[in-house]
Amino acid sequence: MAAESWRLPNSVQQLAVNVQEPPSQYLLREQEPLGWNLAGTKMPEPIPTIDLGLLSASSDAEEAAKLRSALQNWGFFQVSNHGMETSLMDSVMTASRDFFHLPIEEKRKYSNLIDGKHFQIEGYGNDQVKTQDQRLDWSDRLHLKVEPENERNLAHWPIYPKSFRDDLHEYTLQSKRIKDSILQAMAKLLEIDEDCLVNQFSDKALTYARFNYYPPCPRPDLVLGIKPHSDVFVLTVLLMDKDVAGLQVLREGTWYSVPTVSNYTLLINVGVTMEIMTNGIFKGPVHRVVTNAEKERISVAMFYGVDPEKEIGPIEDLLNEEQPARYRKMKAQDFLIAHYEHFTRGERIVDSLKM
Ligand SMILES: O=C(O)CCC(=O)C(=O)O
Ligand SMILES: [Fe+2]
Repeated sequence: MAAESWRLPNSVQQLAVNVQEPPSQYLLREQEPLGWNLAGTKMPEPIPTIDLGLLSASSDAEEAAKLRSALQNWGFFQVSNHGMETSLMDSVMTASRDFFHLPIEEKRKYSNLIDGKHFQIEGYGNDQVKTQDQRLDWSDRLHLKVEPENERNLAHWPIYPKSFRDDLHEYTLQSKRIKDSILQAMAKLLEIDEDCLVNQFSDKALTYARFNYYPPCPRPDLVLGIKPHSDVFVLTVLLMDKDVAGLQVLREGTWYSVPTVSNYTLLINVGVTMEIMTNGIFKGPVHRVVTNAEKERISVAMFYGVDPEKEIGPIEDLLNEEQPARYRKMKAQDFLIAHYEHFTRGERIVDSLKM
């Protein structure tokens, strides 16, 4: 390839050790479309916490109403009583932290750059850097396909820490069960068949686990951990750092800071594929992550997508003469590729599918 000396090391963690000031590629630009103030506003109410046990077992009206209001107001909610062992959640967090604390030479074995240059979705590193003026995020990640199970590429799965693979396997099973219960509750709210959303996921449906690492950043006033985006898949199950906040959600032009939680709830958010499937009834919220001057932060996101060969579009049962389709259909695979193109430019693909 031609001279590309503008490319930075594929590890922000490594960069953070070596620089006093973040390089210009990481700094907010003059015409930042979604604002300069990274401080974030306190939420006017806590993010609703839904008791998943109650919601699933008895179609509890109060929990269902909370879910509806959370989906309408935020696109985000927390679930408690989800049945995942707290020890498993702790192990996954610890294994993630231990992985990111390994020497760079060890992490590089899982690099998302083939031969140090060709980007692939899976592996350790950060976003694909396509252009010199692309604004970069102050985070590293390990991105792994966990489902379909027979498509796992174990070459990307760390062998250290030793518990990593087993923990991730178990976490994948538990998280999937939680995601299915949530999808059933959402289908009930939509007054469609209870399994209609669950049935969108065949045995070829994709699940990615993404371990996010945000090193301390010397300029949290000028640098984002992850730029504004909506998650591309159907639903995201997020395990957040118990001690360090950073996630912010955009609502009516204001960025609200999501506080940390210490009681083992999981944060759920709607992705844009769900927005399309529900014909815009449930919206994929725009969110971003800010950095912290002193502390590192970790989060683990499970992204639930459909079979990449499947066409995504509004679910027929939700359409009628008064509610015609508002989004064009598109093959999930093409949608994913287009999403990443948009993401690097800070745009939302779903807006270009509106009819
Ligand atoms: O770190 C977080 O809290 C959120 C991460 C996120 O938005 C993502 O991985 O898509
Ligand atoms: Fe996200």
